[in-house]
Amino acid sequence: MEFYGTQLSSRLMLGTAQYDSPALLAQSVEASKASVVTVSLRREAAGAQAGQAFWSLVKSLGVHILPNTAGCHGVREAVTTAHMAREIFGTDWVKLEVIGQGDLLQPDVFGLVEATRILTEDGFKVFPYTTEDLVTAERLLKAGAEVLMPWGAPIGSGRGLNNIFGLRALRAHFPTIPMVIDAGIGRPSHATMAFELGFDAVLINTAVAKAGDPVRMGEAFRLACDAGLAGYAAQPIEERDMAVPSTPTLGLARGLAVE
Ligand SMILES: CC(=O)[C@@H](O)[C@H](O)COP(=O)(O)O
Repeated sequence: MEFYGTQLSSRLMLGTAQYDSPALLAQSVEASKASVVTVSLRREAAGAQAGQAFWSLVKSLGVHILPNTAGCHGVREAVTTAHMAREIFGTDWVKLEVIGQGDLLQPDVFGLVEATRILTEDGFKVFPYTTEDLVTAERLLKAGAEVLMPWGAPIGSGRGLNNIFGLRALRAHFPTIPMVIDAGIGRPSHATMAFELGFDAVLINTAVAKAGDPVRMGEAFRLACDAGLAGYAAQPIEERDMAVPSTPTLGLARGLAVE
């Protein structure tokens, strides 16, 4: 799978926040075989002691870095944060979050489109964290995004795919745009479902970091992603409202008796 021309070895992206220790983070990333980790500039303040140690750890993982603008509530703040992240992390990829509503950490889609336009013109490769809204998706693509990151459910909620109808419509409407389900995934089965719906990748943080056994959960997500991808490729049957017998009735004793 390619994102902005970069080939990734797996469809799983992991967040790096909330782990009980750096060692657990490293082991979980390894077990999950994630190909991308997202890091928050707010945590990795330039020059800070803890930031340096964390940065060395992340680099040692050998995965792609996707800096994010988590916690930004306005266009200016997100754009400034993205610029600082580019300098610190040495990548033009940015996971763009512009949060508009505090209770649900819902994206401010108007600010998101504006920030996407500004950052694209500044040479960034933007991964916008958005809703499943089709009009917003259209505007984000027009603003220069080549990848979309629709939410599954609010960040940290673990609810899975809240609006399957909307996500299915989004996928169907933009069949060739790489899309990553980001946020709200709580269980491996949610990730499987994302792939069964035809999405290209998933980004998960809380469900792994806060699991009772994050390393094992990382591995469970790896397996779940593989299962979803394989299931999608195998072309599942259509759902139906009525039963269709799966066992042939020809030759049943009852049938013979009638004859
Ligand atoms: C780390 C990060 O980028 C999060 O903002 C992301 O959206 C993951 O959400 P979950 O913690 O719900 O997986």
